[in-house]
Amino acid sequence: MGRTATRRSKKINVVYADHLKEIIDLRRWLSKYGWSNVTKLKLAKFPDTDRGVMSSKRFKKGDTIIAIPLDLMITYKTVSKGLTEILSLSDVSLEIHDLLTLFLVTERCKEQSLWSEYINSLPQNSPPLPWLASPEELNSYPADLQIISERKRKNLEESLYRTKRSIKKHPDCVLDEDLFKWGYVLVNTRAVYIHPDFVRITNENMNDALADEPTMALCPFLDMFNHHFQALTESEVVYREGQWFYQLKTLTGTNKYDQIFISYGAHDNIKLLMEYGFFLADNKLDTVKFGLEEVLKIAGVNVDSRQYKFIKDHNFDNSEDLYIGYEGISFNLKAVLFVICNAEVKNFNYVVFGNFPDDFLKYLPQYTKKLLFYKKSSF
Ligand SMILES: C[S@@+](CC[C@H](N)C(=O)[O-])C[C@H]1O[C@@H](n2cnc3c(N)ncnc32)[C@H](O)[C@@H]1O
Repeated sequence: MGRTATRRSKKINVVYADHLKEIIDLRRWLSKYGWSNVTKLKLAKFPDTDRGVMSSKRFKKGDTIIAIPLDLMITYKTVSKGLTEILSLSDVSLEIHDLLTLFLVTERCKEQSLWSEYINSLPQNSPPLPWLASPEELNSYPADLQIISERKRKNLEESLYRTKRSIKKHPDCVLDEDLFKWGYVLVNTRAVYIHPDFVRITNENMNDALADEPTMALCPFLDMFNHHFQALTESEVVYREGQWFYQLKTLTGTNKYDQIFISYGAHDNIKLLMEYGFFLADNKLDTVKFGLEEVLKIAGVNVDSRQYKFIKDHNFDNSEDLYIGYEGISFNLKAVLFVICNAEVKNFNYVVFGNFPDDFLKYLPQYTKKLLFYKKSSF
């Protein structure tokens, strides 16, 4: 079989990606700077997820899947050294996301960069995030997605504005808005969490005026793992044989040739779609969220000031917490439904933080159905 051979694993066709020039170069570059692929990781294109990671090795619970030398990561230390020509970090107040974006973009613009093998291995276009769509398309989204889209676009615009204002000298391409957008989105979809103490102990310039904690970092190859809500891995920074490594351990084990997933967090499908540009058909963490006004409309009731105050005082109107999930109705939604449907009850605290009455619980499946039908019909 040639380099483009496909393999049938659990009836799934995967196409290896290790023969591609950008991946050969990436692997060479990683090994030149101290990465050894002892766990036989391979990159492949999977039908459901596109490019991801697999191994010809089986992992047991607790095994290390990958360990990347810290020197190969783009951390605050890397950017604070690499950006000195174009900005003075002690004079500006940028966030770590801004700095990683600026670093990626400036390195991509250079004819020769120490990071070009890494940058060439990245998707050359942004993933299809819904909030990057045209204003006409955004107008056709459901209201909740429009609100998130607006917030995300505003964050991107503010990052670009802060960054442009801070640059004292720059190659022209750094101000290219599409390129900045590419870098910003890639940082958002690929950065890993690193404890700021590790960044501090390895960086003498930590007095710089960073506007937030340097908890984001880019990690070549480790950023090739796709997400699954059931994946359980643990990341840690370890010191071995005179070198720091960022490593991932599996807490479940994986089979040979299966795609190896990590979890990007306990995200429902809206979060996955808006942050990463995909969703999972069987996502058990998925929820259907409601706003207080929507719940009132569906229930067809008006509330008096005492009911409204109770809901507000306990933050029960936060739409992040008003949802129906695989496990049923959330506590906050249950509390809101009880309060809005029982104006005559004197002491809401007693019921909501005690026991809901049986006759209310009996009708809960009906309320749930009504809420879900309404939501479905509103699309
Ligand atoms: C950290 S990267 C993972 C590697 C990426 N697939 C690649 O080829 O570079 C995150 C991006 O991968 C894709 N992704 C991750 N998990 C996925 C999944 N379960 N299904 C589909 N796409 C996924 C999304 O485009 C996401 O923005």
